[in-house]
Amino acid sequence: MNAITATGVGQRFKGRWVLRRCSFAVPPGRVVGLVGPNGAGKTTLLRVLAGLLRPTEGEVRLDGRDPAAPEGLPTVAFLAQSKPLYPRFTVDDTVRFCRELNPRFDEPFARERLRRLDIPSAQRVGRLSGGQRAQVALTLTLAKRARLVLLDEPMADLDPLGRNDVMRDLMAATAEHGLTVVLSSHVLADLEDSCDHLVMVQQGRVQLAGDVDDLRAAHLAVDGLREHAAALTPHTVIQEGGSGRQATALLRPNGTFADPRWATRTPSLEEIVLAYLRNPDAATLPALELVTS
Ligand SMILES: Nc1ncnc2c1ncn2[C@@H]1O[C@H](COP(=O)(O)OP(=O)(O)OP(=O)(O)O)[C@@H](O)[C@H]1O
Repeated sequence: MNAITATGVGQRFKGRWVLRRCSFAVPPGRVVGLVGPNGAGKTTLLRVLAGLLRPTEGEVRLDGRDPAAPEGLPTVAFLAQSKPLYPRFTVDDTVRFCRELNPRFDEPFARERLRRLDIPSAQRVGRLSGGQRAQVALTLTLAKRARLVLLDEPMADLDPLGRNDVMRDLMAATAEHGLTVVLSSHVLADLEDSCDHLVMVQQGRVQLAGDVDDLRAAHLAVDGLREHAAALTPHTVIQEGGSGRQATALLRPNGTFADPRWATRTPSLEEIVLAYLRNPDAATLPALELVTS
């Protein structure tokens, strides 16, 4: 059973559609990168998945269950972009508070992770640095031991080492506990090595969704001379670039692309995401066929 199934999800605020016809599925045990430009609808989608918003249309199922139904709640842990914590509590108070509220809370894990990150347990949360606060909030979220962890820009306040730690811990948590993680981020390089699944939202639509290896295999980066561009036309060109006579393109080949005048290679995840970001209209191309795969 899929960890997440979204079918035709739409969200309207005051008569304006912010999400529309969003459909995708995520198998369990994945680390999912949720990407898209500012205002695309990523936070709204996370809030729908968390059961905090009931979608205006369509439906979401988590492990086959409705997240907005009372029995759906324990399966989901959501960390909002604002990373809400009580500033006057010490780190230690905060851990104890979570343990009191939630019988599933994994206190040994939380204390060990905070110790490893050198976060002083006697310090008031309000006196921690922004990055330390983000790590405390993330630790508490992971310690809930939910089946699905939804993180809204968890790494925005972290330095490169902190981001690296977080990605390593998220991958370890999926491997050890079989949970599924969805994290939104604008830092594509962080996602490249750690995410095995991608959901890309643009203008409220899911433009691309699927296994990262499948998405990479479905695209081709090509380099050649502009005068040979006719060879590209049978294929779906997501983005063209280059300068002067030199041309580069990111394609979704329709069948085999085999023209010896063009050098070809498998693109990185970052190249694919950037190409789609630069070409929002690619949503209307057959890329949509990938969405429910
Ligand atoms: N409660 C709300 N009422 C009205 N409009 C809203 C509400 N929440 C979000 N929106 C609008 O929905 C759109 C998508 O917002 P959302 O926060 O989901 O985008 P995002 O992709 O997370 O953006 P960012 O990358 O900047 O965080 C925005 O235009 C925003 O103004």
